[in-house]
Amino acid sequence: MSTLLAVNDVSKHFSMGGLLSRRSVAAVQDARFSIEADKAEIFTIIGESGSGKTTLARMILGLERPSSGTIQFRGQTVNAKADRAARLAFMAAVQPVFQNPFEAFNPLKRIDRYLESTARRFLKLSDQTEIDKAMDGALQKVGLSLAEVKGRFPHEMSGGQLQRAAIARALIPNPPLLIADEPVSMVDASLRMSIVNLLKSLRDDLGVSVIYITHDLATAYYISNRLIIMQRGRIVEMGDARAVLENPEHPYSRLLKASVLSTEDAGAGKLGTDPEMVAKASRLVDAPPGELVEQPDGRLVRVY
Ligand SMILES: Nc1ncnc2c1ncn2[C@@H]1O[C@H](COP(=O)(O)OP(=O)(O)OP(=O)(O)O)[C@@H](O)[C@H]1O
Repeated sequence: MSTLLAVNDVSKHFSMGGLLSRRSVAAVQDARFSIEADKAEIFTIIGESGSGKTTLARMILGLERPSSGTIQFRGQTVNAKADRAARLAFMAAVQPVFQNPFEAFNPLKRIDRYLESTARRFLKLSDQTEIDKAMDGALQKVGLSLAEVKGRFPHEMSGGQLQRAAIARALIPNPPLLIADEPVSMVDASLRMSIVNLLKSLRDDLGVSVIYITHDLATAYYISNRLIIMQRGRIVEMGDARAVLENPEHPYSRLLKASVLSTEDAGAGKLGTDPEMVAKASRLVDAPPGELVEQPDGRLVRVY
């Protein structure tokens, strides 16, 4: 089995503050996981706000350089400074889907223009009929069509439709991997499940793997094959999504699950739960980090 993506002990530190008050923020610490090439899956990264999800995603996309460790895609190290051809090939294969589709599109630019420039850039197409065919093909995959989208501006579509169009744009180069950072959190609740189901069908019908970043345990449970739970930059638990979410073992994973059950604003990424549990999980952050240890069911849990 060949490896599509390998994240090898990756850390990212940011320097903050002025000359005299400089401090370092450990956004991601020693992240390690891999995704296989011939087994499409939805691999979910869960954690509350500030746990390092986006930083990890940006490193996988080559937008941020790890402070230590390496990320390899199809055996090649992801390198923001690679030559243009290598960078373009990588960008075609690992496509992002962002949180807010209204920010992903320029409000003054017609949506099909975005899709067209993606087709020109990554598929090297110049013939209009071929470009239209590639755009329509990608739009059909997300339940839209070129006829519906052509000539329309972002504000002329719903958030759900626009997120579909953003996913269609990402699909144009036929990528094996999508990195979807909170793709449903800005979409109306009534349309959210249709986007979640779309990600599922991309995996099942097109064989596309998705790194799904969220703080929403319910959708994570529904679509993920495997997941990792991150607490302040560290993976605290990793394994089969249902096993972990049904029976979380790390105190922070338990806290996350309990907070979802006890609050209504889990969708906002906030934790509001039993103060004792919060204190217990927070104390773990200051304790020296234990190892990730494999459990009998195959999951990894950080010793605490
Ligand atoms: N460019 C940066 N400079 C300094 N600190 C940063 C930078 N980017 C992220 N951080 C810090 O790194 C930590 C992790 O942030 P990150 O955005 O990765 O978390 P997140 O889990 O994606 O949060 P959210 O769900 O709010 O997007 C936070 O403490 C954040 O303030």
